[in-house]
Amino acid sequence: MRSIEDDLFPSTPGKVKIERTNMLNRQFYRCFASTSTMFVWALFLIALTASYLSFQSFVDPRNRHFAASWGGLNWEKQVRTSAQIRDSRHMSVLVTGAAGFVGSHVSLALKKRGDGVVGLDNFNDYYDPSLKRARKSLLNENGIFVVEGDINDARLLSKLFDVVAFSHVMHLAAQAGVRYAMKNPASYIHSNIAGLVTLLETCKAAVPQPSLVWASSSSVYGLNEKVPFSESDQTDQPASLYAATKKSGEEITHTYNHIYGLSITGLRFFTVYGPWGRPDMAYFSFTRNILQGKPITVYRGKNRADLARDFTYIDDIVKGCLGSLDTSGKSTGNTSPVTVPTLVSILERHLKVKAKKNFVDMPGNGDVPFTHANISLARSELGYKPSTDLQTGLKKFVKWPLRVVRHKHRLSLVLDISDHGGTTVASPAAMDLAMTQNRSTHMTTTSPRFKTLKQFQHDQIDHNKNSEASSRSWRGPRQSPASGGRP
Ligand SMILES: O=C(O)[C@H]1O[C@H](OP(=O)(O)OP(=O)(O)OC[C@H]2O[C@@H](n3ccc(=O)[nH]c3=O)[C@H](O)[C@@H]2O)[C@H](O)[C@@H](O)[C@@H]1O
Repeated sequence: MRSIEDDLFPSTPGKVKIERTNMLNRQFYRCFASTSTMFVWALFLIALTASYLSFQSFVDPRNRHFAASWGGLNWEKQVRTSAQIRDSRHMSVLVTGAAGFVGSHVSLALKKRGDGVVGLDNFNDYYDPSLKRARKSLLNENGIFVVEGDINDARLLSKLFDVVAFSHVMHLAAQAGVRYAMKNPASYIHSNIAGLVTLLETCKAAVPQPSLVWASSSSVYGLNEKVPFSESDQTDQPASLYAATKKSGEEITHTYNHIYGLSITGLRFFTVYGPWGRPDMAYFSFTRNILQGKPITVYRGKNRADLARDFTYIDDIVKGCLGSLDTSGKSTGNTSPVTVPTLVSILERHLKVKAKKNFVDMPGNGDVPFTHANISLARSELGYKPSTDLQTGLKKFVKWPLRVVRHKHRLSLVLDISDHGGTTVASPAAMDLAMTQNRSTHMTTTSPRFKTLKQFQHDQIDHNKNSEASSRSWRGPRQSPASGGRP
């Protein structure tokens, strides 16, 4: 494998992006003539709509900033091949920002040691994309497929997780650079906040949930004066929007760990430099200008004090990233209590049916207000590591009839347990499939042998009211004697 350190890094001048018009700051003047007033109001409405759409473009994860081409059998094959691991001891990693400076180095290092790697990058033009294309070629030569797409594209992310059950995500895609935030603040919200949340939502829903390692920044220490900076220091005084978005990312990832049990490790990188680096960074642009005999601008602080950075060489950062992936805990899922209304809303989402909720005071019948297990002893003594979160578990529960049928009857996708005295129950998804598969047969939603869970629940309520044995009651699948027979 060719080492990227062996390659010369190309000289690629940075680009300056055109500043976005801030529609919200537009002013309009009051007009007294009636037609003119209407005209001005119409203009105002158009401006308001445009402002809204412009705002949505960085908060709405479904909005794409560019047309990406992905999908298809050949594309899926490339993704799968790239994700192949050398043997079962290795991990399959989705690397976001793979065509970036740190992303390309980390991808190559992972691949070299036998891990499966799939890259994702939007190839934006914050700096010359030809450098990113050159890095991509290098990755391709080393068997790494880089998908061209944005972390805000929820459909693409979910497709990637459908094709490959990634065990890890190395999240390095971001809008980098401290000073550029003055020129293009929206790009920081788009990538570092909206994109991060879209990625976390995908990881949360994935089965199994991957462990995530991501790049925060030394800039979160902001105006901190205590040196050296350490993890326990305060980070509530960011000095730039970039720093503020990275700090927000730290808070956002905390909540995804807390609520959904996602294993997340944030790394605060300190001014990373090296071959294949970013042309917008000082060491790079200084080198270029010095070679071209051009002057360089060296900033100074208060009282002409020299500025200083704890510069970190790329190889050390790569070691840190790989070490973090290797030692990252497994996503544990349900380590936090979930409120009962949340349980209901998850069920509603999976069943695609709205529950009729009656909220009443808790009866004094022995119920307790909450439970929350401390599983640390079970973890250390038994190696117990629950890995299914409630979202995933309920999804599996709701799809249960469909799975059983797949196992028993390959051609029919609906569970038929009528020969055990029960009534067939099908989840809405199973019903859709049953209708598709059996369009020309007698099977329809009105057939008495096929019910959705919703219909089944209604029947159960009626059945319980009558409190008598009913031939329509559902007994569930056959149980082994050891498990106690009927549920
Ligand atoms: O540590 C980090 O987290 C951050 O490190 C760098 O940010 P920065 O340290 O500002 O790196 P440079 O842009 O290369 O600047 C290095 C130093 O050179 C100075 N500089 C920069 C540009 C210039 O023309 N002149 C100049 O003196 C800067 O003020 C700074 O003190 C990266 O650009 C960020 O993306 C990263 O997140």
